[in-house]
Amino acid sequence: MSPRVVLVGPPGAGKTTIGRKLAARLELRLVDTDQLVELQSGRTVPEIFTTDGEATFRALEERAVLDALDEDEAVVSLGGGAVLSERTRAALAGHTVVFLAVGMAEGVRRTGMGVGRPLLAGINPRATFKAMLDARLGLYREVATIEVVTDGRSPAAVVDAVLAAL
Ligand SMILES: Nc1ncnc2c1ncn2[C@@H]1O[C@H](COP(=O)(O)OP(=O)(O)OP(=O)(O)O)[C@@H](O)[C@H]1O
Ligand SMILES: O=C(O)C1=C[C@@H](O)[C@@H](O)[C@H](O)C1
Ligand SMILES: [Mg+2]
Repeated sequence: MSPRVVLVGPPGAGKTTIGRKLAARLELRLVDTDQLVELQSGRTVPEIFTTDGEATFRALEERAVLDALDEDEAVVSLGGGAVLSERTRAALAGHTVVFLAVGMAEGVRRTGMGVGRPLLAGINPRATFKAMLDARLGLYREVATIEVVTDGRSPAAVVDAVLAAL
């Protein structure tokens, strides 16, 4: 057995927001790997980035993703950069994976000034977001079995689109 659906996508795509609503509609639990990392390490994601750096966070995230993919009958939302790990991409094979896509303008708007998102907290979140999309778009598409565009759609409409695609 495995999670009913796994959500991937960049920061601001709505993995947590849509994951919560989708889980409620399907009467399943939501397992969010950012929250799992925080639970397992006893620290917040920004604290881990600040104290130990990104490599340490990615190692903790790999562990949390593998644990989340072991969960039955759950909706799983992955951290925005989880797909950077080749091990994680391999582990996603065979799962139902939804790529929640968001364009640069809307993604930057939704993530604001990057509060709570250490990688977007620099002086030019727009350029950072673009570099992130450039580096990751191919990886999201590589692991996804379904792609749902979220620009210009309310969270409720995105949930409906995901359910229709499932
Ligand atoms: N379809 C949508 N329309 C408008 N706003 C949205 C939509 N989806 C999410 N948002 C808003 O965008 C912000 C970011 O959403 P959320 O935290 O769910 O993204 P995320 O993909 O989990 O990001 P991260 O990778 O940083 O965890 C939130 O304020 C949320 O309310
Ligand atoms: O896009 C990313 O690399 C990240 C997204 C968030 O979900 C967190 O996992 C963290 O802030 C890093
Ligand atoms: Mg999230």
